[in-house]
Amino acid sequence: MNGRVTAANGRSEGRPSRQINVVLRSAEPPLISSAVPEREPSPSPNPVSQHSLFQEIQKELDQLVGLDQIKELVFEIYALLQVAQMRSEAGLLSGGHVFHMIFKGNPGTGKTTVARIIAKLFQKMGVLNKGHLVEVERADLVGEYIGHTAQKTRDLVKKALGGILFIDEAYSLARGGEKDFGKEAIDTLVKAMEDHKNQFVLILAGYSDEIDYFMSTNPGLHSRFPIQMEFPDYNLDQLIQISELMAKERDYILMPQSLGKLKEHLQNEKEQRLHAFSNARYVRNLIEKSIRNQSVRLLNQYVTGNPGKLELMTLRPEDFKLNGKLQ
Ligand SMILES: Nc1ncnc2c1ncn2[C@@H]1O[C@H](COP(=O)(O)OP(=O)(O)OP(=O)(O)O)[C@@H](O)[C@H]1O
Repeated sequence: MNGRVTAANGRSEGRPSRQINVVLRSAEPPLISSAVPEREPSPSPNPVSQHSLFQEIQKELDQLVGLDQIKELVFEIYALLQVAQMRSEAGLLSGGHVFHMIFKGNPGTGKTTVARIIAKLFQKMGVLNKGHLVEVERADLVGEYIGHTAQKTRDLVKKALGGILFIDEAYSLARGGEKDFGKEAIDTLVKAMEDHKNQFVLILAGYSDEIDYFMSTNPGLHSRFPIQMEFPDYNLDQLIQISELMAKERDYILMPQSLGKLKEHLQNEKEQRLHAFSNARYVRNLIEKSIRNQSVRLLNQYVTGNPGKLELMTLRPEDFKLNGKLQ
């Protein structure tokens, strides 16, 4: 992966929004940053920009099926930042919050997607000045000789300054024990969290039990990650909703018979793969495969002339014939 840097997700359609009844204020001043004295008054508020800011974040959250607790937690962070600003304006202490997080969940449950939304929230609220996401895994951090790991890790932290460093399968850093270079990466990260306080947010992500094991083997780490989010597996109905959403985003529709076929297929895969079932990512791959199948079917079917608009949009049950394994 080598430290992929991605911008926040900017999809535009969504289901109805939850009503937020708080006073909305300016996005400009950094709220919780070591660079700003905690009692310094903020510039005058600009309710309009702040209002549209949260609407934008909320729109992105609303596009995600399920994840109710995660959505509540994101709102909690937003509320904290808003009130911190009001407190700062009232001359009260408002800083000192730690935002490093643990994301627990199986593959494809929305961890990276939510991390991007949070990065955007932090950027808009002035906590992080760039709001980008640097997504890494063990191989990006761990080197091949003494000192190499520390250098690689420091470089990635540097790249993440002003944004979020997202470490997928974080527990793999502890897999080789004391002698493994993974330990060097952990120590370097802990040091970076002190050296660059408030300049980046670290998110450790992975399977729930493995993250728990990882934290238990590093007792000093626990208190450094006060925010924990659990990403549950999607149930069958949610996977179907996600399928419809993904098809719609691509200008396709699913016939009722296609939905039936999809449901049956997803149920089997979920039962067979258990923890290895990659939830919404599996659905995305499935929809994309069916779109390829539909293209082949249409080309074979319409040797002369073109299919009509509805035909071009429709994914039929036969398009869900899957030869070969999807991930
Ligand atoms: N609740 C959801 N509603 C709609 N789409 C979703 C939802 N959750 C995830 N997706 C989509 O599924 C795909 C995979 O999601 P994402 O990469 O965020 O999962 P992840 O938990 O980070 O996976 P991994 O741990 O394997 O990296 C993305 O295309 C994302 O947009």
